[in-house]
Amino acid sequence: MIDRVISVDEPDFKSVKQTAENHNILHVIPKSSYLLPGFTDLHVHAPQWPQAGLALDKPLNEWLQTYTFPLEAKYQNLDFAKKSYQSLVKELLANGTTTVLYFGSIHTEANLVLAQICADMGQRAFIGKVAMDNPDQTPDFYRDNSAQEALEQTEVFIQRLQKLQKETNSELVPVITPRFVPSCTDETLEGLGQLAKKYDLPIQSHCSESIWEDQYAIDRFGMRDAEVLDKFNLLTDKAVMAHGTQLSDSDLDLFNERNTAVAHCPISNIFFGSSVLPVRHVHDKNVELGMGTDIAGGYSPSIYRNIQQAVMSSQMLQDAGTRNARITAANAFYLATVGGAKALHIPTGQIKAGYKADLQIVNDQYSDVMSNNENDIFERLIYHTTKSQINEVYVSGKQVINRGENNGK
Ligand SMILES: Nc1nc2[nH]cnc2c(=O)[nH]1
Repeated sequence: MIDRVISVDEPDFKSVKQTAENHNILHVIPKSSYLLPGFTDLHVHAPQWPQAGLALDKPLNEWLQTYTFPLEAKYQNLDFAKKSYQSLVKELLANGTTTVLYFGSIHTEANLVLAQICADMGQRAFIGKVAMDNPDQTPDFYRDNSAQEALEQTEVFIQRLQKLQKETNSELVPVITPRFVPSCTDETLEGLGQLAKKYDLPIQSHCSESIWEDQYAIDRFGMRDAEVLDKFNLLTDKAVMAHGTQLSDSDLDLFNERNTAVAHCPISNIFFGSSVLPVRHVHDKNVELGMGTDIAGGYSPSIYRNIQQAVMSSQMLQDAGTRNARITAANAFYLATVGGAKALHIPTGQIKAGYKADLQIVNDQYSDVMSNNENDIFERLIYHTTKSQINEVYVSGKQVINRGENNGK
């Protein structure tokens, strides 16, 4: 945890610094490097990493049925799972992402492989076994065989992950994960709502991501997507719903009443969202928002890229006639740090006493040729940082990435 933030003009600054030096624990970051909070990625489909950037010109349902479900089905093979998940977790950490809310696949064992890798590499991970059992909307080769199986396997996963968490003393949390309303039978949605309550767990799903998904809920239930999730007790103060580009004002009121958060996935929304999420409006409706890459509906593992896209998309929304839609880089940075942390109820995302020491040390490449006032440096870091400039990453004070350059110790 961060114990204290001390500035040079405080009376004991010198003595605190000297004590750290004497104990050989003083870490001086190089000139033109900055300490930023680690990011929270609020929406990642871990098994989709091998198709990041592929087939994004297809509509959502075709992309799911033709590309995504066949890929996710491969995670029955644990060697395949291990190789893919090792690559993904390493990549996310290298991009400054210290906490992730993951969708796994339907396979309990492969999801535990992901959990073990997060524990080994030191990433804080919220992981869900995906539940999807509706034969109308899922293929024979990739679905839970029945509601009973979906619920039993979810419960087995919860218990085994909690055991692994204790054994490894790591930061792993199981998450109730109905894929989305179309993929699940009523029985599964009902049972998952009950499991969330029984174990007091977070919930994740997709809500109102596309016009297609919205219409599906109306056709099947005569209700809006958000109302269906609420009917099954899946909108709670521990729930995070991805996308929400089609949420109406009454849906947002419901989210506000339930204290449910939205994971904004700006790159993915360009391909599948049918529109731009009006971030400022959602926030004005008192609904918490975090940032998600939505790998692989979003092609980039970088939260920086998603912050940039969130700002650009908001500008286009404003240009297309929505008043007061534009957000700043600082607003989008808030989503990736404070917003995500609030959605998951964890003290991270701020460099402040009492918060977790989730940190990234980032090098400003252009300090010698560009302006160096505080705001300009901040914006430059947001727009120009790639993983090559992220020299060190820490999760709960433990170093998880060290690129070995410019360490300045
Ligand atoms: N973007 C996205 N939307 C979904 N809706 C249901 N499943 C998915 C998925 O894997 N990705």
